[in-house]
Amino acid sequence: MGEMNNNLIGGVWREADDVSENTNPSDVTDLIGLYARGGAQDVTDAAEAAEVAMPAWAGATPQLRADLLDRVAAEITRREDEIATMLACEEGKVLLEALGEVRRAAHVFRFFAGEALRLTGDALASVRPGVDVEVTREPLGIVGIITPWNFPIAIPAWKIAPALAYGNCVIFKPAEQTPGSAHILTQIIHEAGCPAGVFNLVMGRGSVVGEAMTTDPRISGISFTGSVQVGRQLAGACAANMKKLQLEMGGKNPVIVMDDADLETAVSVCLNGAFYQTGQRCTASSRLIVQSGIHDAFIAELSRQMQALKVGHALAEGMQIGPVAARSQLESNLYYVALAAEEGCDVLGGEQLTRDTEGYFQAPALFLGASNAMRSAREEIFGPCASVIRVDDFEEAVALANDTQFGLSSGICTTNLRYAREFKRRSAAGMVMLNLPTAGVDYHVPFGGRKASSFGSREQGSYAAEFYTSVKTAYTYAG
Ligand SMILES: NC(=O)C1=CN([C@@H]2O[C@H](COP(=O)(O)OP(=O)(O)OC[C@H]3O[C@@H](n4cnc5c(N)ncnc54)[C@H](OP(=O)(O)O)[C@@H]3O)[C@@H](O)[C@H]2O)C=CC1
Ligand SMILES: O=C(O)CCC(=O)C(=O)O
Repeated sequence: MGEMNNNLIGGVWREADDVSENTNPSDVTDLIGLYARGGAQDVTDAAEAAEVAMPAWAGATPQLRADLLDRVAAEITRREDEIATMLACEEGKVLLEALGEVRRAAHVFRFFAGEALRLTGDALASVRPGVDVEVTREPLGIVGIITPWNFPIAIPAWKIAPALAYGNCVIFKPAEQTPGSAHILTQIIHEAGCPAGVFNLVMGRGSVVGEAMTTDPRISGISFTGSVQVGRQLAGACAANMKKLQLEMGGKNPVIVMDDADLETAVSVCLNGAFYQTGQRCTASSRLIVQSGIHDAFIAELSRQMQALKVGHALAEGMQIGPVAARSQLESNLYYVALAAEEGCDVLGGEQLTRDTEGYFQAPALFLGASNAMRSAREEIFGPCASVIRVDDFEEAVALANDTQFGLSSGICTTNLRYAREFKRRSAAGMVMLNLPTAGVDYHVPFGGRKASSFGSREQGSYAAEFYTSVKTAYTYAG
């Protein structure tokens, strides 16, 4: 067990009066460590330190920022096994998935090292004679970054890296459930030579630290990933305090399987999208909308492969699905499994599993014979569960795919170019996948959705500049 009872504020590690326990969902008797539970004063102090650091960092050359991000990327890569092990232990994703996530975080830092050098502006002719117009992007200011437990290093990376690349100072509040990866990332950024006050870690309760972030006048914007409920609260608070806001929240992502789909591709797309990472992805495929002609063959093969998935301790050799990340999440998943049965589905799997260790293990589940009107098919579960909805044709499939409060990602499995093209145009989602899983996105292109899934500008890729910079229009009259 480790003692990580400290936050990083103004370049100094500060012990907190209170701690939270970081436990392993694969084995609840394994206490990974005790982590700092900071409070509102820590946010105030971090904002004060960031305010002091801000002018120099905003004025630093892009080379200096790029070099810092490069060093962070290199160190993440050097420590990838250690970080992946921490991530697998505290979040519960299997080691290979954890390693993939750590590598993604390193790629993100490397990508934004380059972006620091590529930030562009516009020069335009004025409508008035003798006047030049320039449009430039300046740092937004001090940003609050609030992240969830399901991608404890990749999501922080894709918020922190652009924030630093574009000259902002950061106050980072990771999920209490997964402080270990956040603490290591903070060490790495600090030890890579990030100036004091530019990057601050404030671990603590979401309600306390989040509230302090939304009310501190020095913080210009908040980037959040998590539940719709907390996202809505933040939207109200940020509007009241005139703060820029970027939200990434839930999904109920559909995959349409057309009769003409390649069966093997469709099964592998849905197996991955619905069940990998224990279904704990906002991009998970939770509604499988299957055309009648392929329905039975598709379900037979998907069920066979689903039931063969190896569920167990995240560090055990050959495991494909780790535990659910927390007891409360497992209880919620089991509630939805029971609800789907009550609503008339034929439920396959979904039961709690026992293994050698005391963890939150659950069998992946299919809710067969679902309708899109059922609560189990409309509400985000965030577990290894997918509703299967049978349809007659493409039109019905597209209508159901779009009939949701969410709009993050969507997919279609088809060999018909016309269906693929039509779906790409008509899907009411921010990301559309053709013969690919709805989850598992690239790190260099925009990420985000529509409706209740997202709010504000896109994350990742060069589109991240939209949130982390503020546009300035300068007029010059040279006489
Ligand atoms: N889009 C996504 O990727 C994710 C979606 N979810 C959805 O949310 C459900 C619940 O998960 P949960 O972890 O509780 O998600 P939350 O939205 O509660 O947590 C996400 C982050 O927000 C923080 N937070 C909590 N309350 C506040 C607040 N009032 N103000 C500011 N920040 C706050 C949390 O801190 P703390 O950890 O201290 O509570 C955490 O850092 C899941 O079942 C899933 O449906 C969850 C995670 C990721
Ligand atoms: O699917 C992905 O690659 C990213 C998913 C994600 O960001 C999330 O679940 O929060």
